[in-house]
Amino acid sequence: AFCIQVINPNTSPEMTETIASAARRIASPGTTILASCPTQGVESIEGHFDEAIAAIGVLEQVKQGKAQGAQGHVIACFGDPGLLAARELASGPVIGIAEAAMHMATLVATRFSIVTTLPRTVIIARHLLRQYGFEHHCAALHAIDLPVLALEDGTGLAQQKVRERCIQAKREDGSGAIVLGCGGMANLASELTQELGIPVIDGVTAAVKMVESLLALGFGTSKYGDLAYPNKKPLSGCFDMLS
Ligand SMILES: O=C(O)C[C@H]1NC(=O)NC1=O
Repeated sequence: AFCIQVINPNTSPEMTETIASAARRIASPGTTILASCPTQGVESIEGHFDEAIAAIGVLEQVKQGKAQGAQGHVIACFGDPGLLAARELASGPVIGIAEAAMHMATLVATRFSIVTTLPRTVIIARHLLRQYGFEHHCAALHAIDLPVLALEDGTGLAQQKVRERCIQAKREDGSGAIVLGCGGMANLASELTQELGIPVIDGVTAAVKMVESLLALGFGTSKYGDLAYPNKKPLSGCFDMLS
C-alpha cells in the first residue's frame, strides 16, 4: 500500500479536482492519493514567470506531503516546475507529468505529438524535450490557443479543441501516440484513445503509475550527488516555511 502526493502547482481548485480524480481513478487499490495545490501562487501556469512562482509552492507542498506520510510525489503541471529542487527535498520518487507522458509515449510509439494550451507553452515543451532527451521522438507540437483555465470554464470548448487538435495531429504528423500537454487534460485521455485508436497519453495517470512502479521496486530519489538533501542554512522571510 502506497501513499502518493499529487501536486497541482497552480492554485485552481477546479483543476486540482480534475487532476485528483484522474489520479485516484488509475491508482492501485492499495494506493492513497494525497491531492493538493499551493496555498499561494498563481492560478494557472503559462510561462517561465508563472513557473518560477509555482516552483516555490511545489517545494512547500512536497515538505508538507512528506510530513503527511507521502512516499512519492507527482508534479502535475506540464512544465514540471521545481522538479529537481523537489527531488532534493524528497526521499521518495518525484515525477513530473511532462517527463512521465513523454517516457510512456516513447515506449509505445517511435514518434509522438504533443497537444498543449498556448503557443508560448509549446516553446516551454520544446525546452523540456531537449532537457529530457526526447527531441528526436517528438514529431510536432500543437497548441489549442486557449488559456489553461479554459479547460475548467465548463463550456467544453477547450476539450473540443483538444479533440480536434489530436485528430489533426494523428492525420498530419505520422505520430503513433499523442501526449496531452496539461494537467487539466487528464480526464480526456481514455476517451480520445478510444476514439483515435492510438495511445493518447496523459501525464498525471502516467506519473502516478511510474511512482507506484518505483516504490514497488524499492527506489526513491537518489540522495547521492546533486539530488542530496539541500545544505542546511537559515532561510529568511517567507522562505522560512521551507526550513
Ligand atoms: O503549460 C501548460 O499549458 C499547462 C500547465 N499549466 C498549468 O497551470 N498546468 C499545466 O499543466
